[in-house]
Amino acid sequence: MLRAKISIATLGGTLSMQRTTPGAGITPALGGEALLASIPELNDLAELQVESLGLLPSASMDFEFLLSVLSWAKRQVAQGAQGVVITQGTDTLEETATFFEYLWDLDQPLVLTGAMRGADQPGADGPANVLDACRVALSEDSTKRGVLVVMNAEIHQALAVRKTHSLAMQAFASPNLGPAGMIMEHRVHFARPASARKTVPWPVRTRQKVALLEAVLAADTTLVEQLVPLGYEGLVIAGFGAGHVSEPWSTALEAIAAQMPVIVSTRCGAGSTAVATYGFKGGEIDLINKGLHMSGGLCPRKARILLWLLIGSDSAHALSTYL
Ligand SMILES: NC(=O)C[C@H](N)C(=O)O
Repeated sequence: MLRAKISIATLGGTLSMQRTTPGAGITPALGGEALLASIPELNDLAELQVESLGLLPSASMDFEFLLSVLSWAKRQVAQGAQGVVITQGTDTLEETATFFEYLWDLDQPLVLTGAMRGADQPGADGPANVLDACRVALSEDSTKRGVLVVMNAEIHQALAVRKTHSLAMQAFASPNLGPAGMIMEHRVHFARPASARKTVPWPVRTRQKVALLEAVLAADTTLVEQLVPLGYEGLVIAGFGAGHVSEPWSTALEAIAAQMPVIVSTRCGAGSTAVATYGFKGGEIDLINKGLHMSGGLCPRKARILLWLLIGSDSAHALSTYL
């Protein structure tokens, strides 16, 4: 009988980290082959193709690197993989999941996972997460769901998932939607059907700069005013509450919005921006009237990824169709 094929790429992160010098901190050390050797159960699941594409703490990955990883993943599917699994650090997992989600135009699942404990720590969660991610990548029910994040036996949708704890094992949540499913007794269970997705064209340039600034109490407007001279082409504001800023920021942002797309999101960890509730200067109605875009449920970091991709593919004019 033909065995299902899955391809796994390792990029680094805590999942690949261990202490190489006594007394020092853990650093990325384990490549794909070493990781697989620690999970013999994987060989019972499928025929595996494994590649080490990086050994990076996830904070140091850049968009060009992610594009090369995604090209690799697409080649795997073209060569017959039923699904693709990527392991990486968890610190930026919510951002890479978003980046991949907007560019993944295939029906096969692309599943991301990581670990909260280093590979040489007691109770390391990396092997179990990789095994679960492979189960999700192999499940028929995972098709047409785009990019999924599997951590701690939960499955999350790329645009909903966030890292909500710095060190706990239960570090990932989807505050607005809840998990899309779970892995229980080795089986994949989805809690809801696949929903419609909207991809972005592949970027034709990668040097564009998109800023993300958080609204904070009594902040001056100096940084906001410097964005145009510094060559930024887009701006995301992590706004107060339902997507609000102060009066001085409202005035400064009106001038910026005449020159580049500006998205206002919420700095709260959950919820979405409002569109028709608050009437004060700096509230969402004022900002919308000044040409700013409200992000809806997209968190500030994900909104920045979207804007970067749209600007890079000369599609920023279509921004409102994605929010
Ligand atoms: N848990 C982790 O993977 C965190 C790690 N600092 C990273 O590379 O993102």
